[in-house]
Amino acid sequence: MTSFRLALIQLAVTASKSDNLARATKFVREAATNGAKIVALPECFNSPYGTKYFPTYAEKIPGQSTEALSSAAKDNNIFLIGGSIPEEDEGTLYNTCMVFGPDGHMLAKHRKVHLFDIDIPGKIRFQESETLSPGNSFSCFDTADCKVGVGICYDIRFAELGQVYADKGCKLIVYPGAFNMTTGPAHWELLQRARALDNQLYVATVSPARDDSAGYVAWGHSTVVSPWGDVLATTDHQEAIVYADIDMKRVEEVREQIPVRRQKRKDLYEVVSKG
Ligand SMILES: NC(=O)CC(=O)C(=O)O
Repeated sequence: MTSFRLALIQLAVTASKSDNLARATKFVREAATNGAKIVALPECFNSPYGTKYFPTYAEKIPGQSTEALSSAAKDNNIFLIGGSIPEEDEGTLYNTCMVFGPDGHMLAKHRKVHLFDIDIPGKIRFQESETLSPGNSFSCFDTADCKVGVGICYDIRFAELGQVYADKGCKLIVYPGAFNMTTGPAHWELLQRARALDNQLYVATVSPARDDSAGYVAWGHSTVVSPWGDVLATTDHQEAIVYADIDMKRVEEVREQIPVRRQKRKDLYEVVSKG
């Protein structure tokens, strides 16, 4: 089989972790019932997004969220990309995405590699490094259809990470993310289309739904982009499930038609993976 259905759950995240887990579980079931084989949740799906919240909501892996995600993957016989949660490990906090296979086993644990430290005067200042530490590894997993790479939000700004995943054989990269009302309209779709075109693969981003009363207001617009750079499926900012049928043949077609991956001048430049 070369095609499968991908579902992105643009969850309305609240301050109640148990409510977030219950609602995520319900939407995962709905997506699987509608034929999705890979389902993804947003960044910080079980906690509000903000440095002051991370220590309070952080949990160990395995823990409450691990168990809920593992059961949701197994009960619905799907691959589940579990957005991200604030993780605590030996006193250090990370922004971490867990991926589970259809048997409920954890296949990957991606700790956000690039921390979101920005300062746009008069608009937004956010310093994840006030409470979080970065991860130090790449995270891919295999399905029957393709290898999938995982990044979290700010990771999408780093073209090299996308290229490393493409070089490792990934044909889909999924970025749970939560861009905001300044960078979202300016860069969210542009970056996604850029990473898809750079590497001639599918790219998906999964945001929380927008909550205008939150300290950090997410842009929403969870989206799937094709290897040609087309937006295949998207939504606005409300809670929603975005579905896209992913055809692996399209990756090969585009790579054959415009063979930039074979035409790189490795005698002049190269991206080297150290992980
Ligand atoms: N929240 C993020 O990690 C990234 C983001 O909002 C941006 O890059 O813009």
